[in-house]
Amino acid sequence: MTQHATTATDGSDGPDVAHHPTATLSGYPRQGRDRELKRALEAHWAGRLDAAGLLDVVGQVQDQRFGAMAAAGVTEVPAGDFSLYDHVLDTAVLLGLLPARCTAPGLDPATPAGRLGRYFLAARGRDADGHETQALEMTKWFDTNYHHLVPELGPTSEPAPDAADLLEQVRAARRHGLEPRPVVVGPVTFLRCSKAADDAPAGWTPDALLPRLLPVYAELLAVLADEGCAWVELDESVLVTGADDGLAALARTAHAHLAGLSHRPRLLVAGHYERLGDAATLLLDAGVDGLAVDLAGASRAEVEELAALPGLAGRRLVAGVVDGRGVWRRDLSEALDHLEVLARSGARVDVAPSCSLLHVPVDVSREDTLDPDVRSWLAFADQKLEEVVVLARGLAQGRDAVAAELGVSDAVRASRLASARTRTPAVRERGDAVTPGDLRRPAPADERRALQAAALRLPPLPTTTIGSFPQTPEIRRARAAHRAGRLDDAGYEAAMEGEVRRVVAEQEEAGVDVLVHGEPERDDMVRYFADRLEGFVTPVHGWVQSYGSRCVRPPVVVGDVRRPGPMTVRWTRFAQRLTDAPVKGMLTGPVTILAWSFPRDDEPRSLSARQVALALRDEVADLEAAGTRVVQVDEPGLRELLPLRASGRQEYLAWAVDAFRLATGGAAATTQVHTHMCYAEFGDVMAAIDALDADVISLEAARSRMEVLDELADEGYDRAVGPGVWDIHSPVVPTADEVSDHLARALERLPADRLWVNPDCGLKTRTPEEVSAGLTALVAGAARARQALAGRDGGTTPR
Ligand code: MET
Ligand SMILES: [Zn+2]
Repeated sequence: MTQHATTATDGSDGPDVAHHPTATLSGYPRQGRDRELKRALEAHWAGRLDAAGLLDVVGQVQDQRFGAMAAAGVTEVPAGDFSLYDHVLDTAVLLGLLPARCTAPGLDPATPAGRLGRYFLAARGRDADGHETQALEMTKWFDTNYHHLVPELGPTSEPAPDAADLLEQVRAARRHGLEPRPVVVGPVTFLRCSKAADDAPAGWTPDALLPRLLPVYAELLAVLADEGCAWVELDESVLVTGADDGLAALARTAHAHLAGLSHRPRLLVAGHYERLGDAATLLLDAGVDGLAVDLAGASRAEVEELAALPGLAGRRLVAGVVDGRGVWRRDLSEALDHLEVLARSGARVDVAPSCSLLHVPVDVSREDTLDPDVRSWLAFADQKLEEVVVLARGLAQGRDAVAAELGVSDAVRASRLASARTRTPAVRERGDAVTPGDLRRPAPADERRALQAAALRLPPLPTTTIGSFPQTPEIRRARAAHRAGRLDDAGYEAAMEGEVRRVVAEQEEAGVDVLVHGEPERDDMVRYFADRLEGFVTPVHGWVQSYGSRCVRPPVVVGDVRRPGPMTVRWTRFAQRLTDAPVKGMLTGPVTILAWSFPRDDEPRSLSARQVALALRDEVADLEAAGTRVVQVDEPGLRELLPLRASGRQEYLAWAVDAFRLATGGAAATTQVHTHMCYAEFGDVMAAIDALDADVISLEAARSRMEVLDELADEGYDRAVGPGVWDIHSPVVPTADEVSDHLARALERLPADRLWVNPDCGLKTRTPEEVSAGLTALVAGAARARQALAGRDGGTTPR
């Protein structure tokens, strides 16, 4: 055991050692300032960069990351937060819990290439050498827009420690003269982020693996102690969900066990994305040495409540007073206020962002195309580090020591409050004037159905698609040339029109009933609208990791939202003029626009949702005026903003449903309103889906084999549904038989006059060849099912 390691018993150095507050963090963005890691990963996967080349880039990105932390003045830094793909997958490696199918093909974990090979097999289903297997499933990381891989566990899983990658990060931090604090997903969160492997017995849950997992964590803690780590951070964010009693019992067992070990670093247990609530007491009682808590958006009362927690005195409290996943500058005076309250509890308070900075872009100072006022209000990862450093100094040395920084922070706050960009009186007045009547369509659903049937004259089991067609290289090239000024507006529009023409002709030829224009003009279904609405900005370098090497650039809601003019009408009208079949107007819904943007922090999201909804309501009216008879308002993000704690859910669903209904409620009874959802398990939000009162809903269903229809029926949903019959996440195109099989299964659950035929989601990720084959199968499968129906009716209903 080295001299750093401790055998902590009471979690303090004793009352005689004065605590000096410092700044720290749980995680920093991983992709590099210019997404160097993304590029290197993709080159590696494509066979253009070998393992050594990839690890070189990792070294450079680590230099950047640790360099930025050091430059900000942070000395105790996370190690283990960096990841080549995902930190939950890293934890599975650390615990020796990769599925056998990823370790089997003779990949030698003692060589870098072998280690990378099995890692990417698990992450993506293929490595750089062409081995293939089924990748791990992916799902949302809490209520963030980051997605983690889902480890597969079973009663025969045999965890074993493998700390090589973690130790490499620890040593890299040391090489930069920094004090590493390993950050590892804790045992309870790891189990709850995993699923039972397919071959596990029915009813077996990963919780059952805890007894076998704890000795492995114990070994890892001993290794880290031997490595000289004074502290280790266990991320137990699952505890903020306040879920079931089983969770509390699991956490008590796990942390009492780990705290009771004699050879280990001190234990800091973190709960991010929400308050820890009762779990804080549970952890303190279990004997952990410190807590890292998320205090983003906390009121002074909440902070006082935390400070009053029995057992806090003498322990370490890493106070997440700077919002780690929002993009706004912190009001430093208020944060310091909160820190002072916490310090009076006798806890050894340090200052940090509320969660890993993985969820925010790197550096706002690069955003030289942003309005300087707006830029001065924003803080990305590097600015957040500066903030926590200032706050730690203020807490250690008193307010006078940071008077200048507090002054700047006050000025920023005042500028934002006073700015015309944040409040638009006309928008406020319109929002205030919304009445319950505005949320209701002009006629009830059954009347609308009859009117729409008469107006649209569609065959039974109508076919349609979800909106996007492949974003071909030609489309991307035209967009890039336009952006770079090499192609003028007219040239760009002509290119997009050509694409719309092609897509409409393809659908007509295939025999699709309700057409789309294909969305070639949108590279992103949210940013397209954000770019056309006042109140949003999109930082040029604002990339954040969504999963693996995939990054997104979310817009920021800066102020009140207003639509200066039509956003989509031109394209829908153009497409409609090419055909007699109805063309759907395609809009992204208010909830999804907000779910995939950085929200403002000076107003509740519900206010922005209402403003976006009013803008979309006007767009719907303009589409109708241009002759559109079918409008689709996509809400794939509806499930995503669902609060982690059950207590907040009802309020959320109420405003979310209202926003959708406000966006669509003005549509004429004859206008058919569709909505679309995908990605998620919808079980928790079925009632809300029903309450949207859309005429038709298309849902991802191909993989779940139509189970979603049962859930809808249980909710009493009685309008039309298009359960996806084509899994567009797979390159495998269904046959007409498979489509008609899906439809037969759907018809067991749904009357024929309520069933639509469509893919699971948009076609933008598929190739043109797959799309053309898929459309043909879709239409042929629908025709077959129609024939079967006609036969059935012929048998029972004499004509
Ligand atoms: C993630 S849902 C996507 C819906 C959109 N209309 C599309 O087809 O791409
Ligand atoms: Zn979708």
